[in-house]
Amino acid sequence: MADFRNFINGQWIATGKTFENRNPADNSLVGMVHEAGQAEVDAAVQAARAALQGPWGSLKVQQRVDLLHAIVDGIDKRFDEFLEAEIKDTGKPRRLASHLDIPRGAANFKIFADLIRNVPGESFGMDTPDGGRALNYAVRAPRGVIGVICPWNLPLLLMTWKVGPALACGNTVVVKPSEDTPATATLLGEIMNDVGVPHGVYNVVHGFGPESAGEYLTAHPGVDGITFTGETRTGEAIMTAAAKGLRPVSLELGGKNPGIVFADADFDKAVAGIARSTFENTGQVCLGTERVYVQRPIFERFVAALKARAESFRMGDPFDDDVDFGPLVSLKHREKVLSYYEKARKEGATVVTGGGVPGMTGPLADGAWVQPTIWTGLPETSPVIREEIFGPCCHIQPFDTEDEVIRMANETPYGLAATVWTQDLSAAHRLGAALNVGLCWINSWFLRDLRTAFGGARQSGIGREGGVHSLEFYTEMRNVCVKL
Ligand SMILES: O=C(O)C(=O)/C=C/C=C/O
Repeated sequence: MADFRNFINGQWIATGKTFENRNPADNSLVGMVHEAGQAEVDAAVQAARAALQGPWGSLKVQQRVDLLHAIVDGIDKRFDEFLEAEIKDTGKPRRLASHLDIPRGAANFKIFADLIRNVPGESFGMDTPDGGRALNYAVRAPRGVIGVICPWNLPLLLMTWKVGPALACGNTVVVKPSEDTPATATLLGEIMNDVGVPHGVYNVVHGFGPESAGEYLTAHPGVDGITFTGETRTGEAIMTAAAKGLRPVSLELGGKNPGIVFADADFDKAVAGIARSTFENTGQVCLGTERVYVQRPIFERFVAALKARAESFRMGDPFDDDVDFGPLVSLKHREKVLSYYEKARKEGATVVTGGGVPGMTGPLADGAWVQPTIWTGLPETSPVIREEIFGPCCHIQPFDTEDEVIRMANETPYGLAATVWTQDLSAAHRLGAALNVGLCWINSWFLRDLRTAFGGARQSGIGREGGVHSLEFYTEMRNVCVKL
């Protein structure tokens, strides 16, 4: 039975209040999680503040780089433990977690270790009114104590996507993992101690949002900036809390991402690409597709091909390498997804495939399983097409012209990601310019160069992270002007 404690100032802190952590594949009890209260969150923030003023705050860049590389090595050495922890927490198939979640969990430290070693500074020489010269140069200082609130869909990946740059830039962090997925953030605390990251640099407090660790952390006056990935409504609440004391936020929020397939697309690649962007991680990827638009000449053929893909997935024990489709993260999330399956049925959608719960046997019968689902026939105004479901489902809508599909794709308050399939180079670039999103993939999806700007437009987020863009949130920039 696992015992997920808070990690504060390098110590494991139990509290008298615990909650269950269950494996979504079979609803078995994995362990108990110690909920952090106001006192534990305050202790974590104080520890993070003290670490800034301790040895961590005076480390040379190369020493920080060396520690980040040691963290990478630490994760790699305990790869199997991170893998097992992530699979038990999320139910995602081993074949996915072993190629995506854990490798990226380590890579997110490496990319920013490389960045702070090589990033150029900024300086400007100027003529001055007295006929002399002055030199301006920029100095980047750590922002301070960063509150990190991370989601349950890619727990290690999305947590280290924030902790990596935060530490690289000399900050300290207090991490609040999702209550559904406490394991890998907790395990990372062991790595931090093992490699010698000073106590208080990395802290983990477990709990929920309102009236729990999440709220206490975002409201804490000792937190200098808050980074969050999750639902837009929660992002609004965090931004409201951050306004007090004028703390900056970095938000990667919800989406209702379009997948657009033109008649001239490479058909098989488009089917494979949309199948991946719709169903990978059981549809629980913020960048995933839930609205598919297919040009009319290939509409029927595409629907049939995607149906065949959806019906080819192999569900089962996520630890089985043959399995390529896992459960949702929890029974609670399954209720949300099934409520949209019901909405679609009530609205008279054509259910091309799925629409319910698969007949799992043995212990898996108690897991949070749903069928991969495809609909057609709904109006664009349907909640199924307007609201984020965050499950393995999509609606396919035919379109005729480029202007029509751009209008439909942009008709959403969100603006996170899009995937476009066409072999017309000019059309591809026109779509890249016309789609109001932060991330547009052409003939691909979720290809990630960690140096690029990553983030959402409109209600999908604020700010960009990745490469030099992460410096904007994780450092304060100061201009020094020296009269020569
Ligand atoms: O690939 C990334 O860096 C990233 O942030 C992925 C986000 C996926 C959200 O569900």
